[in-house]
Amino acid sequence: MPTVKYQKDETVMGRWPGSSLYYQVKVVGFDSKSQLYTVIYKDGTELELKEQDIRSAAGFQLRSRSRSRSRSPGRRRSRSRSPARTTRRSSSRTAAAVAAAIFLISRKLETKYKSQLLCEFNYLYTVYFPAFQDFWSHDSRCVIFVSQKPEAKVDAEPEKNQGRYNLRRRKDDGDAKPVETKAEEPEEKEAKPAPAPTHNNILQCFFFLYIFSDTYFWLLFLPAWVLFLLLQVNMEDPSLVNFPPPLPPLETLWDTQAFGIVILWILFQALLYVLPVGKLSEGMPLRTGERLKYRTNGFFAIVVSALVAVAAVYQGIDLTYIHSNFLQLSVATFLISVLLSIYLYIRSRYVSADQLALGGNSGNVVYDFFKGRELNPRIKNFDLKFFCEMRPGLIGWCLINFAMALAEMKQQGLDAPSYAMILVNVFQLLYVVDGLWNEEAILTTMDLMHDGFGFMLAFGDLVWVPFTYTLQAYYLVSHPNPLSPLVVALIVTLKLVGFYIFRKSNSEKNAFRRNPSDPTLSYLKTIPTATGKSLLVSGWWGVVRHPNYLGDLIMALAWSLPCGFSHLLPWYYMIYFIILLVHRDSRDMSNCRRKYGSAWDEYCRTVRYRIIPRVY
Ligand SMILES: NC(=O)C1=CN([C@@H]2O[C@H](COP(=O)(O)OP(=O)(O)OC[C@H]3O[C@@H](n4cnc5c(N)ncnc54)[C@H](OP(=O)(O)O)[C@@H]3O)[C@@H](O)[C@H]2O)C=CC1
Ligand SMILES: CC(C)CCC[C@@H](C)[C@H]1CC=C2C3=C(CC[C@@]21C)[C@@]1(C)CC[C@H](O)C(C)(C)[C@@H]1CC3
Repeated sequence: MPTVKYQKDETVMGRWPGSSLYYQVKVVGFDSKSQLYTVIYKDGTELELKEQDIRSAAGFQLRSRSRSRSRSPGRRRSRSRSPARTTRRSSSRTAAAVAAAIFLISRKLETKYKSQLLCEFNYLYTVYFPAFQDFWSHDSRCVIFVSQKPEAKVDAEPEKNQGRYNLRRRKDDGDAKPVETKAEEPEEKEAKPAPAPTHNNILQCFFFLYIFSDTYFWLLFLPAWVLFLLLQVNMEDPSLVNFPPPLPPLETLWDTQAFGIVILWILFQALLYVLPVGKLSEGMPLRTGERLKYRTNGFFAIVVSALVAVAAVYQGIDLTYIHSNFLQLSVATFLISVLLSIYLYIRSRYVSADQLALGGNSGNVVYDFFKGRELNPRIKNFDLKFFCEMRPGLIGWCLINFAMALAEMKQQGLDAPSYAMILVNVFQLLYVVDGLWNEEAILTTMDLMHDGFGFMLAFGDLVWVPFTYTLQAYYLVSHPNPLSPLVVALIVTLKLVGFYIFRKSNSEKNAFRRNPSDPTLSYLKTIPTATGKSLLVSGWWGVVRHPNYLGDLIMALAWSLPCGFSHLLPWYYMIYFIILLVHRDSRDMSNCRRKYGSAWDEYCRTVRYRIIPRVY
């Protein structure tokens, strides 16, 4: 390409569709007819951009440095007219912006804007964050991105973001059809003055800062919260107002035997995982086009674990040890999750860029440690993320529930567990066994496909799941709740309805993602997208945008009901789960909108509700 401005293989900054954000891209071609450059982003997305939407990478950084040195008002004025200037402001205004933001936020919170604030927060976190990370790794000063309206408003005005770019399918996406290209909008004039920072921009800046400082909060809060719950569940009358709950002496929290037991449990699960039993399943294609293989023998692992647990009971091993040493076991597991996260962080420093997840590579050590940098950390074929998510914690959850049933019998002098305990045990066992039976389906979930493996997931998988998801069973040990057969029947029906929705919708999406031309799915309507993948728009995924969450929530309700209404604690899972799923839904919405652009907007217009039909 001798006569064009940007050369093939040159690294430049390319504007992201529908925003004023620039990312590093590589030029892969130029079409002299359409005068469009084909560029490829770091995540493998290919786009066609106009020359105006490309900047030279060197110029981009140079301008940023020279701007920060200058104090002359005249120069400041002229710089504000430069097109690159429209993307960010220097750090000199940050303090004022933050002060203003704090003021505005406190004012906003008292007014009708609460939901807008939440939208913006979520939007920033999921959509702008990668851009901020890019900037963060080049320049440690704080910036304000002067941007277009938050995407939260795209729902109402989707056309605004359409048509400016000619989105093309990725090379590795088979022979799916490219999407339609819409008529081009007139381009912004280069000399147009940069817009002044708006209300939203200032809020955005504040939230960038907030999110970073937030990580420290979450790092401390999550373990403290688990401790709080475990101390509560031991109390006769658990309540949020028992704050702070009586703390046991610090030295009693550490128990070497408990630590040894947790290590043995993890090694036992690791052994079952590496045994050459069961299927080798392929994961979804990575950015490089590669597909990793996973040993999906989870069902085998839980069956063997159950046999070992029953054999242990018959051998006279007292599993109620788990109940009486719950705190010590959780502290030991927490320590292991921290050690694992440190290991994960260190090893992630040595892997290549294409092995990193998109969201955990900010350059901020604490944030990256928390969120996780590496997408699929592996020791040879041993996939650490997959293993931790599907084995020690998940199977441990069932083992703990079983131990709680034994503890209930012991404590209350029963010959058999109570109905409530049986329901909780059977329901949750069914959930876990189903997850392990359909283990392959986990390969199409967000955690496996997009999230890095860091403290959040390591702690979530190893500590959060086994030690907080078992609270209902733990609660029932010392808080009996007799149930009539009619109530049992109603709760069982509810669970089955939830399970049906959950399983059917997850299987439908999994089958479709694995083989879009599966003849058994040919009756489903789909929307093609620019990436070559299509979106289901009928069947379960045509009812709401996350039917699987709906089923999961109904099941969560059925898990809490057996514990009655005397305390809030057994309802904790239900409350946490609503928050988790609503947050995951918004995170997924933003990711999908970024991935699929106008096709996603069309999907959202067709399928209007997110989780609960006609409600939310
Ligand atoms: N018990 C627990 O603690 C938790 C349980 N869960 C459960 O785990 C399961 C997985 O959840 P999660 O990973 O959050 O989300 P999903 O399994 O719903 O995965 C979301 C992805 O599905 C794809 N997708 C979305 N809409 C469509 C559509 N219309 N057609 C085709 N594909 C679509 C998109 O990925 P792409 O297009 O890239 O394929 C999207 O990113 C759920 O059942 C959830 O309830 C989740 C979290 C915690
Ligand atoms: C510590 C944080 C506040 C929250 C951490 C979240 C994690 C505990 C969850 C994220 C996604 C999960 C899934 C399951 C367990 C909980 C975590 C790890 C899952 C394995 C449970 C069993 C299901 O059948 C499933 C669909 C396989 C689930 C997948 C997602």
